[in-house]
Amino acid sequence: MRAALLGNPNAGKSALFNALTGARQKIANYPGVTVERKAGRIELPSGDSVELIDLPGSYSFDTTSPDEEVTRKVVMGEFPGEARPDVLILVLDAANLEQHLVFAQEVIELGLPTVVALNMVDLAERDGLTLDPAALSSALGVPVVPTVAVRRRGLSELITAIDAAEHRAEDIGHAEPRPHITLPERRLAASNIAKAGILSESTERRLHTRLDSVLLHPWIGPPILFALLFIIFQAVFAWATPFADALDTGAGMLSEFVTATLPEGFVRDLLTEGLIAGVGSVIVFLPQIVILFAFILLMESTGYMARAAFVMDRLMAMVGLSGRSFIPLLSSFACAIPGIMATRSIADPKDRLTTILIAPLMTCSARLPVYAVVIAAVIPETSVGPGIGLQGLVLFTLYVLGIVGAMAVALILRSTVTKGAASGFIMELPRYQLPRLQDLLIGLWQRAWVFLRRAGTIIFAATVVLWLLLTFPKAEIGESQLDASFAGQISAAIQPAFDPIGFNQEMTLALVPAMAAREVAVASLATTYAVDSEDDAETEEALREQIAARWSLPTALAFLAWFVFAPQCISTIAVARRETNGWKWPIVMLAYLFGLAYIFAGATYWIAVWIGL
Ligand SMILES: Nc1nc2c(ncn2[C@@H]2O[C@H](COP(=O)(O)OP(=O)(O)OP(=O)(O)O)[C@@H](O)[C@H]2O)c(=O)[nH]1
Ligand SMILES: [Mg+2]
Repeated sequence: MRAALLGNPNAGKSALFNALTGARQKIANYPGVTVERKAGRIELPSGDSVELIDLPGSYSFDTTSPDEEVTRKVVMGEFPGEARPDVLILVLDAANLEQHLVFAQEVIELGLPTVVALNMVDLAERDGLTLDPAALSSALGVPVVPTVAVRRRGLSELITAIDAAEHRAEDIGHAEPRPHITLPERRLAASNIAKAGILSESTERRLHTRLDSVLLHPWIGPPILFALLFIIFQAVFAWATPFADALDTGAGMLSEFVTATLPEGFVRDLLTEGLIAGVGSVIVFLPQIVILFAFILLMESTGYMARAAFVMDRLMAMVGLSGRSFIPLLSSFACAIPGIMATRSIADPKDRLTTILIAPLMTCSARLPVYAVVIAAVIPETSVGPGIGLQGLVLFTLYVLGIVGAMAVALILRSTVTKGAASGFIMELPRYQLPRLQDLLIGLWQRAWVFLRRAGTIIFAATVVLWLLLTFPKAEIGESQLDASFAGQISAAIQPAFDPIGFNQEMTLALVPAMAAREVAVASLATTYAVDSEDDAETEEALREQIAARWSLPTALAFLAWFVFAPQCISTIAVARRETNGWKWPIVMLAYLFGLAYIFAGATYWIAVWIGL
């Protein structure tokens, strides 16, 4: 049998799905997190097993956005290759009952066996609401089970109710077709049903209202947001440094150990120059990635992220985007792929396309290793004010450049190809919550694992291929290995295109495998320098030191500017193709991003040379 979880966005459907099936779907404290259907399995006490489906949140079956469309199709049995669910599990937010009861009426009227999970009763209690599930159940005509998904409360009762609903399934006939009910009528009904279900209500929401009046204030809100972002980028450098240094030292020691134990030759060189230098140079950025995500996860779980979207709404409106685009764009700071997928919650097709096209300009975490290694190499570790490090400031600036670039592009797109009026902001604000340590740790672990898995797969493979291309054919006496190698020949062929913007040959070479993933640029530089180094001691040096010794400041800055814009990630292009159903827009995206990267890198280089850096 099949059961589907549905309800308004941010009701806790995915949290419930995870609790019931043991899955680890992403949950976060803002609407629009789930944009696809996800299936899992639960066992009933009767021994039957149920296929449970987690669906994107929905406000209505009269849908316009692509994610709500998925929910409607699955529930109506129109989803290709999928039978209609036998039981619906309607998830309601107990603390926002009235809003959630609007869609609930549509669901219950379908006449399918339905069980209500009255979720977040803990928050309702915190807000001073006392609920009466029995009264709610008789008002709605379906069983109601109070739950707290994140604390696994009410799960067994819910399972029992699902089991019972299945058995009821057989004797439910087809519901009478209903006359069309208007939204105001539904709202009125929702209000009445909520009144029946709520026994008493006290006003303890005051603290949160006061917090909102500060954080959402048109003048105070934006500086708070920027200050917070600023602190994050300072922390990425300041806190990570000891850990990153320790990892660097570890890699150096490992390389020394391999050099001392293995006989000279192919295997030893592959290990030290390819794997330890190449892959190791990326892994040392794990602490920075973890710190960045710790902040992001904190902002997501407390409910601040949705406020940030609200604060940004005015700014976004100025460039013709809606606040709806904020969450997809924000997800793109982790990676443009989930970011582009999250645009499914944007109903307006032009709004959505614009957001897809600018998502790659948000600084994804794959750029962090590139930025961090170059900044650590060429920007001095000085402070420019009390507690403000220059390195963190430069990093912050690069992130801001990406955002400013994205806004500028959005403005241009919205007044040309994706012309149209910006739609208003319709996201509801989630409640403030204290983050749960366990969720935070799981989230961090998942992020770290994604990063390490990339290091072990794409980056590993690209590095080995590159090392082979760099090592063969062997150089004659007096000739440099880089020039003699296949890789050297390839980069020499494309070098003329990059001479005008100040790139050296190693940089040009790094751009080729970096198409697979941006971090590979770092691995590529490290491997190139390791192969190119004179002796073992130099091979073991950290990439940062090699760059510091070899690159001029204008060259290094040009490289940073390139990576702010360059679309170097095949997977992003592939996702853009899938989400826009064709090659037209991904090609537009590639062309404009490469164009911008080239222009900005060149401008940076020449301005830096001109002012004598
Ligand atoms: N306190 C409390 N928090 C909950 C409960 N259930 C879910 N949450 C939190 O509510 C937020 C939203 O949960 P999700 O499971 O992502 O919500 P969803 O319904 O899947 O949302 P969409 O995928 O956006 O439709 C998360 O921050 C959860 O940790 C609950 O019973 N009590
Ligand atoms: Mg969800």
